[in-house]
Amino acid sequence: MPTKAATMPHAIEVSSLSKSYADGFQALKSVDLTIRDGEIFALLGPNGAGKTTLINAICGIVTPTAGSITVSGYDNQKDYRQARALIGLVPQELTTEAFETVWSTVSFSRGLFGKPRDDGHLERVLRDLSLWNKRNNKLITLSGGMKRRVLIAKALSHEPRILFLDEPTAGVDVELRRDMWEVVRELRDTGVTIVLTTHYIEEAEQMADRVGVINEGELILIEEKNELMQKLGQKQIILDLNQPLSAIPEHLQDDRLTLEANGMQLVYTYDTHAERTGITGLLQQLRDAGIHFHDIHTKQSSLEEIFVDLVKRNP
Ligand SMILES: Nc1ncnc2c1ncn2[C@@H]1O[C@H](COP(=O)(O)OP(=O)(O)OP(=O)(O)O)[C@@H](O)[C@H]1O
Repeated sequence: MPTKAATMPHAIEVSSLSKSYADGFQALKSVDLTIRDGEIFALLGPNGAGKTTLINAICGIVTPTAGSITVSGYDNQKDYRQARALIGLVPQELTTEAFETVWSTVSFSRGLFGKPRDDGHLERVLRDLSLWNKRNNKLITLSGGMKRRVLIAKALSHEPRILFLDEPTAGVDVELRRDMWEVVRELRDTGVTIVLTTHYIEEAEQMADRVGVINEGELILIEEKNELMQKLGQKQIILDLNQPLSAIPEHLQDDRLTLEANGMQLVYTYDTHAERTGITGLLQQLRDAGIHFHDIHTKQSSLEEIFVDLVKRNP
């Protein structure tokens, strides 16, 4: 009997998950994580943080030392087959069967999950990934980017409800990255839950509904992307001056104010959530000091800055 909960279960429920490898290295330290149905979740972390270990544990490739994992309510050890059938995994490594054709490798993958033949589904997948006209090519004749698309096609061959992409765009060019993002968004629109790991903060920023940051085996933060950016983000006001300044006038000196672009820009950094941003006062003081500007723009700190800051604070 599946251990399915009576209420609608979450796509993934990870609880108190730890993993120590045979050499004693502890790659995951009591990780708790819920992935909601239908979301795009980005797992960010530096090299060796434990991203792949976590994904592989969920997919049943790595055996946890402690803790539990359910996939749509199915325990990924007790109900392994049901849990695994719901998952598609696009691995980090480019391992493909060099002399197989695109079509046969993808249809073989579907067969592995005991799914009946469905050429229509495979055709749709290959067309969506712009691989249809390469379907009879041997994998060895494909470019690296195309091979990566084949890995995605394989992972989608058995119509999974949850797709894991481990560093999907590592080493691919900008165009292919955009295409992949597009494919991922389209999948999400069909209700597929997506979990991706990435070093590219830009990827998380563009794609994710929620972001988790993992560092040295610990999940140090899980947050809605927008809230994360708001909560931790600082904003800057950039004033383009009419006349360059050689220095900030004495009475205007403030840690938050810097002179940049060879004296042509004044940059004021403030916390969006501070009770008083000090903007009104600053503009008044500039006017009083006879400093005029011809343009004003704002800049919000990126997820990258937030991430670097977080990892630094949790060494
Ligand atoms: N089979 C193994 N035996 C021992 N240690 C391992 C094994 N596999 C991974 N590790 C270690 O566990 C830690 C986490 O590795 P993991 O591959 O999960 O990191 P990652 O966050 O995916 O890194 P990257 O971004 O570099 O892919 C690393 O220190 C790694 O060396």
